[in-house]
Amino acid sequence: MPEQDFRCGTIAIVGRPNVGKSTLLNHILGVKLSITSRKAQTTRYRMLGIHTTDDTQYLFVDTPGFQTRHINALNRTLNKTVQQVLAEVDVVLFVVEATQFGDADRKVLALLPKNRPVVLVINKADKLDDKSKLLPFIQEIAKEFEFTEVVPVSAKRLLALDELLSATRKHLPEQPAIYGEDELTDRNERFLAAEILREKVFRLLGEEVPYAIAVEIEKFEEVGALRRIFAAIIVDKENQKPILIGKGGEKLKRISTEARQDMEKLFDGKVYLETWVKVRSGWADDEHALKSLGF
Ligand SMILES: Nc1nc2c(ncn2[C@@H]2O[C@H](COP(=O)(O)OP(=O)(O)OP(=O)(O)O)[C@@H](O)[C@H]2O)c(=O)[nH]1
Repeated sequence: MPEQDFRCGTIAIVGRPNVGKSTLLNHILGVKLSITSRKAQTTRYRMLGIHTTDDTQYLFVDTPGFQTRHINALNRTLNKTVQQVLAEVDVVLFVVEATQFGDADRKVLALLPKNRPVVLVINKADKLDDKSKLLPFIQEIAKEFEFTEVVPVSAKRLLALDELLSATRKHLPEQPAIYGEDELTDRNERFLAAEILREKVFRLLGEEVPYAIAVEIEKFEEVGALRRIFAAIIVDKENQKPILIGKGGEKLKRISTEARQDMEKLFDGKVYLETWVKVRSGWADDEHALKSLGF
């Protein structure tokens, strides 16, 4: 492959919560790095996933779901992050769910850059009972924005992901790969440990816990092949603490055990994990506190 034919560039995946952005990224990467959950807004950080083929290196920047329900400092920060990411990337993938297009999607659409190629990705195509609904649906959305391409996919069933990658590739600059072939993410293990723990809290507490939780890794040590991780789960209000801890500490224990098992798989080594819950009142409303947590 002559060097000038190689392409490498950045891609942002945007869309309202729950359209399947994380699932899409995970299945393209083939590794569970980004965090998925039924609960909206679990992806809060920018995450770079890297997919390298013979002729292309795709650098994926996963962005937080655009929040429309609650307005506070956390959500203002999230929305700012989306626009900053979009201003920087080579191509934007705007993900919607097959035949569902509403105000939440429109709010994200309003953030899309006019000077960047935007691919409309229609996810969950597997859920379409009647395929003839697809074309009018595409036409309806295309009235509101000039997309460079439209690709229907199913992130979950791995349908048409190759088509999506070729549509994306066209818009990446010709340049050699920036990262080594084996690199999956530029995020370090400390960050990934925090993401895994946060995902477990969302999964195991379901609707009981509000979206305002964060994880702080207070210590991350490597002793030979063992990783020793000390993590605080930060909640907004005192009365959320017992929900997280559970009767006799059983909830927190389960969260920690499952998080530890996932970390051991991802890091391919033994993990000792200690977790506790801290209350930091109003953290989701305080821009300074957000900065200290890495937002
Ligand atoms: N049927 C079907 N379900 C899907 C597909 N892709 C994702 N889902 C489901 O949709 C839900 C949300 O998926 P996520 O990948 O977490 O969505 P997201 O857009 O990253 O959500 P946020 O992180 O909240 O912004 C999960 O239950 C997925 O299993 C698909 O192609 N088909």
